[in-house]
Amino acid sequence: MKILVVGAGATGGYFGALLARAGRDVTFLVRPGRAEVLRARGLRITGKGTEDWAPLEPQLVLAEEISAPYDLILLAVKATTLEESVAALRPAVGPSTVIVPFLNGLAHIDRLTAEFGADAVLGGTVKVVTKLSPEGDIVRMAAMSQLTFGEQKGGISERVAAIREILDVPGLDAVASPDVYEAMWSKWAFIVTMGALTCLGRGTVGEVNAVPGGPELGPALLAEAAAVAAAAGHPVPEADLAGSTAVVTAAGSPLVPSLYRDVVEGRRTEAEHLFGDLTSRARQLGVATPLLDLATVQLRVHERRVAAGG
Ligand SMILES: NC(=O)C1=CN([C@@H]2O[C@H](COP(=O)(O)OP(=O)(O)OC[C@H]3O[C@@H](n4cnc5c(N)ncnc54)[C@H](OP(=O)(O)O)[C@@H]3O)[C@@H](O)[C@H]2O)C=CC1
Ligand SMILES: CC(C)(CO)C(=O)C(=O)O
Repeated sequence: MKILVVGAGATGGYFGALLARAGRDVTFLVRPGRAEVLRARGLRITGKGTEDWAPLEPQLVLAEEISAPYDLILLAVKATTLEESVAALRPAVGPSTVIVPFLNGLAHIDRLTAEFGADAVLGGTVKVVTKLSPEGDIVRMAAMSQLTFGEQKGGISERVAAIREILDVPGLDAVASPDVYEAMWSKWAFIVTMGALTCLGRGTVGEVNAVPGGPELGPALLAEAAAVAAAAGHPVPEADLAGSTAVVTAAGSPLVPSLYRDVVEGRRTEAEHLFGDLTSRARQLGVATPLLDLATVQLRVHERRVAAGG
């Protein structure tokens, strides 16, 4: 099975490396700047549990070099470059290509479906904590390493079972889900909670929870997000709510989401994709989300400043 990983950043580089290390036929679709770094340094994964990993010489392709479709496309870009990525991967999508997106949120599923058809697009979500170092290496900061995917219409199809076999490599917990929308909504509720908690609190989860009123904020945010998910017909399972609550209330936790890192480092964020979309769905569904609305405004101010070059 020919696999194309679109984006060799924090998530694509990490999961792509796991697959390449296991001998899978993996090519990374990259832009010229990233190609240069990867050719010079190799694909290096550092951090938790990767101490003995040698740098890989990844197979790379630029958009204009794609000459034939791939069987499986793992889409690992941020929502901020979704449109450009859709255009770039068009020649890589054939009649039986399957796309598994890693993005948090949901709007990309509709966009990809509109472009490539419902049959080509699975739902997907990843649990991993990775970031890019200033040199362009991938730093793994926590032990989790899970990719959940499944048919948009639900159930476990033959092709989903076959993809799970291919993704079943050391270090990768590949989960074929019969209800991938539940998994995506659950992750979305978690990530907006994490994003709002750390961006409004201007600190790590542990820093927010160390001040009076801090420990109440995470559960209050999660309750808003979970209410939207439930109103949309995809209630977050109790076990996930308990797990997310434990993460967002953890004392001393150094965890921050990639959204927070983007804000602090002055980059564009996935604000509209994650917060704008969720709060707009909340309005349509008649769910009040005052805390998430506040975070949305704060992030929009950041976006406006970044767009203005400040
Ligand atoms: N990091 C994490 O721990 C987690 C992230 N996520 C989610 O996963 C998604 C991806 O995030 P993440 O991997 O962190 O993002 P990164 O910014 O680290 O990586 C994205 C990569 O995509 C590349 N890219 C962008 N557009 C294109 C294009 N048109 N063609 C080829 N390559 C392209 C960028 O390359 P270039 O160098 O050219 O800009 C960059 O290397 C996001 O939605 C995020 O919310 C989910 C769970 C955990
Ligand atoms: C919080 C985290 C790392 C959990 O997977 C995440 O999803 C992100 O940073 O986007």
